[in-house]
Amino acid sequence: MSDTPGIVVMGASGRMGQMLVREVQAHPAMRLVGAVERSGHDWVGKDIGIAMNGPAAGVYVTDDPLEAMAGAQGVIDFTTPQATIELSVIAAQARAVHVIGTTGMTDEDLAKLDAAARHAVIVRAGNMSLGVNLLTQLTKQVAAALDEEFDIEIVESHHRHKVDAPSGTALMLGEAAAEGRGLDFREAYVAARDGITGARAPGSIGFSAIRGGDIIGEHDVIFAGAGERIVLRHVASDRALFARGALKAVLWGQSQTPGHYSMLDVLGL
Ligand SMILES: NC(=O)c1ccc[n+]([C@@H]2O[C@H](COP(=O)([O-])OP(=O)(O)OC[C@H]3O[C@@H](n4cnc5c(N)ncnc54)[C@H](O)[C@@H]3O)[C@@H](O)[C@H]2O)c1
Ligand SMILES: O=C(O)C1=N[C@H](C(=O)O)CCC1
Repeated sequence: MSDTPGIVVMGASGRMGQMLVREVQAHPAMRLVGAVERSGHDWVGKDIGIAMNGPAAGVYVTDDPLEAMAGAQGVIDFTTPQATIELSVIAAQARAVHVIGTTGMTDEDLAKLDAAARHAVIVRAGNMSLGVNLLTQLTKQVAAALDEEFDIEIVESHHRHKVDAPSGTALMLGEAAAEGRGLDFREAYVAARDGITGARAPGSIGFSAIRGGDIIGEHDVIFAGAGERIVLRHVASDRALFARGALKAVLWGQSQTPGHYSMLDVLGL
């Protein structure tokens, strides 16, 4: 048996799934051992390489995550909240590192992940890129340095297929801003203004979402004061960015004790 960890890609036909399959296959320190899709998907039963219009990979897409996880040391999962919660139980039973990029999780979902993380390593982040994780730290610092005269607004833009809003990244940035300013994030959160909203509530953090075309992911954190404005911006121009962060996380997780970690832990930020 090889020393390199065997990795399963969940949601293998998706925008992120295909990117992850390519990156895992190209990585010298891991092996692709499984590819999972939802039941009824027409890739189930096919060789993942052929399904992606490339050479055969010798890995057949399955709709059974339990079968795919046999002999795997890690699973990378960018799918849906429901699929991620179901997989977390299986990954914990297999003691495999579960790297989660899925966004749109509820508090109830997160509590279930906490339960799974008592038995296995989970690394979860709404954005796996180095740039965004660094931006969360900068956002916290700027929010702490400026007083309430500077209103905080977060504007995010994504492709037309995205199903959740605000984005996971926007929420990470908002939480960092709230922490920096000593605010309760839930109380500060304001989304989707429409109609006669009244004047802006002091101490609030506003979120706006744009959806269109093939935008991969853009985020502005705006600190708007009187006569001046600071804008912290991240622009993603390649999804490989997120996949590479996930690969880093699954390797990092191999040497950790069970727990629910973030990319800040992986990157040491
Ligand atoms: N954290 C990050 O850095 C980051 C980056 C990009 C996307 N995302 C998130 O990743 C998720 C997926 O994004 P996407 O653009 O790849 O979406 P997508 O719709 O292209 O892919 C999701 C895939 O999951 C599959 N799937 C659904 N249920 C499944 C199940 N039960 N078992 C196996 N597969 C299942 C779907 O069939 C689909 O192929 C979203 O939540 C998105 O916000 C996170
Ligand atoms: O394409 C998506 O969907 C993305 N989702 C993440 C988010 O919700 O922030 C990261 C950026 C791309």
